[in-house]
Amino acid sequence: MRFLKLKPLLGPSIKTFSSYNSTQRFSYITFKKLKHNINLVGCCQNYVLQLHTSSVSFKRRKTGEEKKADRVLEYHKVKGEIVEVWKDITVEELAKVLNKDVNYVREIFLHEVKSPKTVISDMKFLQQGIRRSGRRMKIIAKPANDIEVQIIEKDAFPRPPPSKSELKSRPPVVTVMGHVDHGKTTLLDALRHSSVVDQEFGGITQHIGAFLVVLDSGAKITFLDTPGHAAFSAMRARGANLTDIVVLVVAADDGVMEQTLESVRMAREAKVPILVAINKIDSPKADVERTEQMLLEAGIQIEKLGGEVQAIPVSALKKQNLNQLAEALVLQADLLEIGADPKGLVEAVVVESKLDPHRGKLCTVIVQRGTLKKGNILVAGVCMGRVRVLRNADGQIMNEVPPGYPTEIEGWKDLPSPGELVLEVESEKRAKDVIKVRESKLEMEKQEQDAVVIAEKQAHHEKEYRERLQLKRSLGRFKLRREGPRAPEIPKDDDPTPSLNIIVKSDVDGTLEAILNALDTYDSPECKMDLVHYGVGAVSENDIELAQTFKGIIYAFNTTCPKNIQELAENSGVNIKFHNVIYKLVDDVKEEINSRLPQKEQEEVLGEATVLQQFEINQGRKKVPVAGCRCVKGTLRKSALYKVVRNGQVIHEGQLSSMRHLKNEVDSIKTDLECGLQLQDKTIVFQPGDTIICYHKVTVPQVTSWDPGF
Ligand SMILES: Nc1nc2c(ncn2[C@@H]2O[C@H](COP(=O)(O)OP(=O)(O)OP(=O)(O)O)[C@@H](O)[C@H]2O)c(=O)[nH]1
Repeated sequence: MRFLKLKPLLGPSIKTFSSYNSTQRFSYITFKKLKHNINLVGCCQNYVLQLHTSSVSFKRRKTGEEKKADRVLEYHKVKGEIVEVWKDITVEELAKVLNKDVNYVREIFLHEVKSPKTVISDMKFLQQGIRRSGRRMKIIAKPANDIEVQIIEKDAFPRPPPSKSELKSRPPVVTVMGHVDHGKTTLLDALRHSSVVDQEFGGITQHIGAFLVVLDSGAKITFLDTPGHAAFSAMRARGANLTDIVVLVVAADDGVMEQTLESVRMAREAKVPILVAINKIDSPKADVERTEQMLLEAGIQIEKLGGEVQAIPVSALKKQNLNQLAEALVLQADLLEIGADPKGLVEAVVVESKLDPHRGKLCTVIVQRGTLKKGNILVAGVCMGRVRVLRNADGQIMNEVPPGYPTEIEGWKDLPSPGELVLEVESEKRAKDVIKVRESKLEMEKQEQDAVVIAEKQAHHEKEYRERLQLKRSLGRFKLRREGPRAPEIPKDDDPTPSLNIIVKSDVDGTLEAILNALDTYDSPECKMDLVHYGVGAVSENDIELAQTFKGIIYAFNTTCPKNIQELAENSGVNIKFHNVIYKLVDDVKEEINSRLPQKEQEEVLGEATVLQQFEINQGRKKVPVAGCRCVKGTLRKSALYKVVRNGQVIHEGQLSSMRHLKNEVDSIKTDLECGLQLQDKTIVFQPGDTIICYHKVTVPQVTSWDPGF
């Protein structure tokens, strides 16, 4: 049935019978009988008919080139060597992988990649290029480069976490947070029985301090004093989660305020348990219950109201319930089973650093692992130091500092930043090596950042330049467009004005612009010049098609044309001209224009004579004038054209009726000979001194007046 329906469409070409698989494509009609159905595959002009057991479809038949490309791809698919590549591989890296130079890589990408630093992020594009190189690709993770390997090998890193058996209990590290003026410093002051608050300018905490408080019970707690939330955030930003417990100070006379909520959010984000100190219970305005209610509303489920968070009402000023608060902290620390490994190389975190006029560069750290001693060599970021002196918050010298304890270190060569991880290394040489690789890493990162900034700037400038150029062109003679032909301007055979259509392909954008700028200066009306298409890269099939449609010439500047495209051009009668010097390309364009201009007539002087006097001779009844002349230049030919010039003005143009030398009629008169010349026009009266110019007309090729300034 299908056969009958298709027969009128396919006509008498249904001749061949065979038993090919029905999903294959054929360039001739084939059909076979499959049980009860007739299956047909075949072709109709440029379309391949595909008939499956259940459907009929037409597909555009692939061109010879496409088929050839398919075969090449198929070949490489099977035979190609596998190369390992990665996403965002650069042209330079790919050249290394392929063991070829950068130009080779540019070629396999048909010059669509520009510089060695160009990053290829389109994997399909990458695959096409690699296939063209006759290889197959395997995607792997980007391998570390030499410097990265060096960094990994030479840098210092914290040790893997200790086993549970290596852990010894340590003081918890507590951060006191809360709203402004709710009494954080006063509370810390009360806890360590010292008066920090009195030393502060205007009563506002100015810096981060860290100190150890030994409670009456003998339990130890390390406190960090934070000015607002900045330090806590800074620590976290550097990945230093020093804090084991947050004490949230809420003034009973003020309740939950903006920064209270902020503190809660931050503690939660850091997954640090909260303990609430409801402060200022001595204040006449204190309302503990209201504060508790507000805490509940803020999502803090306090124990008294059925939750798990301990909330202790205290008065920092009057030192009320401080023991209760301390015991609650110890209980919380016990629940957390806080422990650390006191052995091996020291690991610590910088809490604060400062420059002391007498003691030099100092930084407060809290030890996290190992036991810090005098003489230890430390690195922190790109700073190094040898421990000269260790002191506690009261200024007392410490011989050794175990995990969980804060200490101020003297002996740094540079000042490490808060949050920086401090690592002990084996020797000063090792410390120097670590600093060196870290500095190179920073330099690399900086270069990468700079490269991004530079690339952004370049892109910005490029965009601006293009916009300006576009504007310039839109005002100019050519309406140049980046892509595609201007369809309505296909040359018409009946248009008398000669025209030249060109396509320009160049290696890089810069050169292309230079060529286009030169062509933009074309302003001669005698021949139309149209830039049908231009672009960067090798000459492509599309260029050939455009050149064929628009009867144009392809100018390939500093770029190539694959062999198959050249063959296609030859078969299509398309002229591809290769150049690598711009003025030569322009000269070539000029020649093409000249060759299209019609030839023009030009006068060529053969000889010149001076009239000596006029004679009159009788011809029948009439008297006709004869110019008695001497040939002063060249040769006068009887059959040629003549001009009579008097006082610089041409008074007559015409032909001779007679040329005589002495009494004889002659065909020509040479220089210095005298002659009598009679014009066909007998009305012309000669005067002595008139110049008679003998000339003829010749056709000469025209030359364009276009001067692009080269
Ligand atoms: N009545 C009363 N006043 C207190 C109590 N605790 C602190 N204050 C007062 O509250 C004010 C602020 O105390 P600070 O300890 O400086 O408060 P802070 O939270 O550290 O303030 P910032 O450092 O600015 O964030 C001071 O005038 C303290 O004397 C308390 O328990 N009772």
